[in-house]
Amino acid sequence: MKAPVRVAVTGAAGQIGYALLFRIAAGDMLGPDQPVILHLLEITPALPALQGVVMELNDCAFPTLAGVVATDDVNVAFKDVDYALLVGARPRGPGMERKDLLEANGAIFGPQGKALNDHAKRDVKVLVVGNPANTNALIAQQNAPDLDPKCFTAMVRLDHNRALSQLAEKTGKHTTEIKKVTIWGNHSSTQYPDLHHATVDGKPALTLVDQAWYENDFIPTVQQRGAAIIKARGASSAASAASAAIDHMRSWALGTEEGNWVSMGIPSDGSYGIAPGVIYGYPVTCKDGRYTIVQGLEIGEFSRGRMDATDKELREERGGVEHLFAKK
Ligand SMILES: NC(=O)C1=CN([C@@H]2O[C@H](COP(=O)(O)OP(=O)(O)OC[C@H]3O[C@@H](n4cnc5c(N)ncnc54)[C@H](O)[C@@H]3O)[C@@H](O)[C@H]2O)C=CC1
Ligand SMILES: O=C([O-])CC(=O)C(=O)O
Repeated sequence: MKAPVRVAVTGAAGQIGYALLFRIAAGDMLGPDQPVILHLLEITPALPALQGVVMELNDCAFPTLAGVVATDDVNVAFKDVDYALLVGARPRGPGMERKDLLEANGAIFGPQGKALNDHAKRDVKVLVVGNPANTNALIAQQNAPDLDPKCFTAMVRLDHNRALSQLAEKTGKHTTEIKKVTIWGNHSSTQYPDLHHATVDGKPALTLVDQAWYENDFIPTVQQRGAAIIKARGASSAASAASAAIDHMRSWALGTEEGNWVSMGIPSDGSYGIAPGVIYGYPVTCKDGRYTIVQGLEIGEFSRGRMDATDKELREERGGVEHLFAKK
């Protein structure tokens, strides 16, 4: 067994929290040889419910759970953490877009960014799940001037997994036979799920499906999947969101497989003509705890327009929250 690492999870008594904590504690995120100390943050009224979750975590007697800190103090929650999963935020209801949450949720991420800045490990890996995830990640990053901006990422892995699942179903193959799918841009209905570089069982995906299905069925289904879950369940996705969060962190920490990539919302460095600074979904490979944007992909006209549209939405969201950034 390695020495334990500290993993913070905010919104720990919420529905994603309940699907997430037990899997992290069981070693699904960082491996069966990596003990974790969970740091759980909740708002004060949710502390009794959180205590119940802690009791259940202890009752699992997980070999990889080395301790639990449960608190409503953000400075305690982020003290010396190696990983931080920022889940705590209000979910949307029927008829809302995720950016409608910016007002309610944006205010959470400035103070959390500052607390990470003041207390977390200098190479902390931060994943923002709370919506609108990309712009909330930007707010947190902009309140953490002493941390590397690349520490802050947002989750588009759920969209990536949804794309794998749709394409697998259509082609009659397993998701493990699908490689090089990309989610470009925002975790919103403007995201662009791109199959131009994807392969299914070694064959180019777009030679196996027709263009009309790709354009009129696949893309809108992936873009609208969150809303479809809300309609069906009466609550937003939770177990699949938790699973995607685990996938995102595991890829980042332990690396991506040879010959494949994953999608992560990361600070744009201007690659592929995207506005520098916005937290944009890119195809990345990961090694030694670092992510690298896949370069040199050919971008046709079809993709260009969609990549620019989701970039524009992110720039507009950024324009609306700049007052929440720390003064330089
Ligand atoms: N990026 C993605 O792919 C996805 C993002 N989400 C988002 O994740 C967020 C959480 O979703 P659920 O767990 O379903 O919501 P939930 O309402 O069940 O749980 C949220 C929890 O966060 C807590 N919380 C609120 N403010 C907090 C703060 N300042 N500090 C710590 N905890 C705080 C609440 O008390 C609550 O227990 C929502 O914003 C939702 O839209 C959900 C699915 C996918
Ligand atoms: O759609 C929502 O509000 C929750 C979410 O982000 C998703 O399921 O992708």
